[in-house]
Amino acid sequence: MHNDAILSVKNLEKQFGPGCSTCHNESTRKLEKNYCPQCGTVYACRNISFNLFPGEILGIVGESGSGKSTLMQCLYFDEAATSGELILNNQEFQEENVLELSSQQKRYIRNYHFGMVYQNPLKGLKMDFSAMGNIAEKLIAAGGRNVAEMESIGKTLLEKVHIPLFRMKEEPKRFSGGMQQRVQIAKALSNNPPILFLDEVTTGLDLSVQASVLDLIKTIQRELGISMIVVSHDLAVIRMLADRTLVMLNGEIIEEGLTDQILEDPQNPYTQQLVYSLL
Ligand SMILES: Nc1ncnc2c1ncn2[C@@H]1O[C@H](COP(=O)(O)OP(=O)(O)OP(=O)(O)O)[C@@H](O)[C@H]1O
Repeated sequence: MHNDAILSVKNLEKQFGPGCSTCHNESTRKLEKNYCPQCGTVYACRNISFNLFPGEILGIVGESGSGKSTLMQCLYFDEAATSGELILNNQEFQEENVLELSSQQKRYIRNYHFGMVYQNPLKGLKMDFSAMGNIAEKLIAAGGRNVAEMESIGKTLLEKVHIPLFRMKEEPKRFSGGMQQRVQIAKALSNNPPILFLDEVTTGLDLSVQASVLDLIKTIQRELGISMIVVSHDLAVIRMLADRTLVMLNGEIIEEGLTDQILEDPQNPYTQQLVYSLL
């Protein structure tokens, strides 16, 4: 692990399907696309390695199917990685590969160290709980027991994400898409995580709502100094948020660097295409 990194990923692989003699004998690196033409096994993440540093926003950009969401789901333990390492710079876990921990220990990491905002609010929110109830759920999972204290934290967070407090007892299914994403962000922040994952959080929202959610994310990052990994197919979103960017194609990282550098001087032909499409 890089000494200064808060999270390190080494050689992470995720395949869907058992593989066959063709793709087992051939290195999956040599596959032109991310699947084996013989048996159809999908190699969604191939040899992924990177570091996340304290207080930075790391962007992951790539076209649909390039493996971004699968990568994030492996990091948040929604999917089991096929192989590879995830190391957290945390005294509790030392240099342990947390991908190999028990499901109970992984739940503990999710509850205390990670926050996640999904593209689909249905995945991140309980639509039958109130906005406040959703935050309480996460706080209780992270050991919260004092109701007055949880309510006070909930109010502060809902105010931070601009949900009017007179609506805090309402169920998010009655909220607009932008409001639902803001409640998800409040919920994801409630356990004070050092690391926040955001997966396509503005996709499907109106442009003006997108802008306000992106602005909110940026403000929260500045105020709380937490590290974030932001996945998007949209380079404009990455340009607005990310300090550093990884570009994925067919399950592999094909380019990485400071976002400004990638935007000004893209090296890979695919990245060049992405950047030029912004002009
Ligand atoms: N449960 C699954 N079973 C089989 N293949 C899957 C599964 N989940 C994802 N894949 C495949 O893995 C590859 C990467 O998908 P992934 O959703 O990670 O891409 P993405 O870059 O996030 O794209 P999108 O933004 O459209 O979701 C795709 O080829 C996809 O079909």
